[in-house]
Amino acid sequence: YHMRVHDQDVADVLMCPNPHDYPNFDDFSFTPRKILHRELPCFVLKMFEELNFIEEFRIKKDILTRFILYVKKGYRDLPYHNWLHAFSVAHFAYLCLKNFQLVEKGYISKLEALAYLISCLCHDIDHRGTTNSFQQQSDSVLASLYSSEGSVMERHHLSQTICTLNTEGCNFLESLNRDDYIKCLDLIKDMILATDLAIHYRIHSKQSAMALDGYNKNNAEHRYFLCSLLMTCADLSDQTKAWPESKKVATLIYTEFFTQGDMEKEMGKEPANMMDREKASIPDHQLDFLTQCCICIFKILEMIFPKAKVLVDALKKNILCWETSKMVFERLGLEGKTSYEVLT
Ligand SMILES: Cc1nc2ccc(C(=O)NCC(C)C)cc2n2c(-c3cc(OC(C)(C)C)ccc3Cl)nnc12
Ligand SMILES: [Mg+2]
Ligand SMILES: [Zn+2]
Repeated sequence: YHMRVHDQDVADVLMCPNPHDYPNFDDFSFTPRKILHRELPCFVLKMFEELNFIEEFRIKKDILTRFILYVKKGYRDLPYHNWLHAFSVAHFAYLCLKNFQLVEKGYISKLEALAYLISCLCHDIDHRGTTNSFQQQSDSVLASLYSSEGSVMERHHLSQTICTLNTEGCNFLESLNRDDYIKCLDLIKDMILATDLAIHYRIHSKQSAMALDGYNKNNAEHRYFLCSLLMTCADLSDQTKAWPESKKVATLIYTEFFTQGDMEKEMGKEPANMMDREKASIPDHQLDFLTQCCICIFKILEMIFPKAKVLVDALKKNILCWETSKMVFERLGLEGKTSYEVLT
């Protein structure tokens, strides 16, 4: 496995000349997609330092840096499921750890916090811009590997994460004691698999019940539900940012969906409406997704962490914007434009 990351690349990140200063880096309103791309690796390092993980787990910065650079290389150049998505998801995890004081207030352990940040960074490694069902349909190698257990893509992201950790000079977790190391990998597995929409639908009602009963940190199931909720919130965090941001991200997601639809047509399959650039109504589908899926997840978060109200409010604002843009779409649509043309 040739060293695709050179020692000089690691040194460049470690010496990262004082990275651009973003005064609201710790706020939920901050949009991580605005950070200078070449500075992203040193901001990942900064988050590990800010959260005191380097000290707490005696992490060697050069090994962590090489791991970060390999993870970055592990992401493909796709419209949405790329390194910038991974970074923005990890940044949201950082915001939750800081703003909700997840460890300080005893909601989760330090080890769970470390696993949370790592899982967010790695949760979509080597994504191909296609869904789990497309893996089955196209009879992909990943489907043959994982379809018997389900969560095909997520099992691949997990496998890539473990392989990266086992790459020469990348295992920054080797400084953990044996029990913590095994526990950390176990947590990373649960957290990355939790980003499968199917798993989310399966546990959603139990997460809701947990929030209504009141979170109990001594209940192992509650901790699993909270970590899963924190993963899905991070994965959807673009939708809690200002309208221009969340609208732009939706466009990127549909670019991937429509490319998959085109491939399905070439395979002689009928794509789902949402994947068909001729049939999809983006505002309608986005409204469904935000009102049926997103807002419910963030409302559960708010029940546990009242400070998450700002996130629910931002989501509600974006839903309103989709309602408004729907009327614009309808008017322009009458002039024969597809919803994609109107949106971009
Ligand atoms: C703005 C926005 N619109 C979306 C509209 C539809 C879908 C979708 O997958 N529909 C189902 C079909 C394809 C079988 C996902 C959307 N989506 C996600 C997202 C969330 C994911 O999973 C968790 C985090 C567990 C919810 C997993 C993957 C993705 Cl791309 N992130 N942002 C979005
Ligand atoms: Mg994913
Ligand atoms: Zn993701």
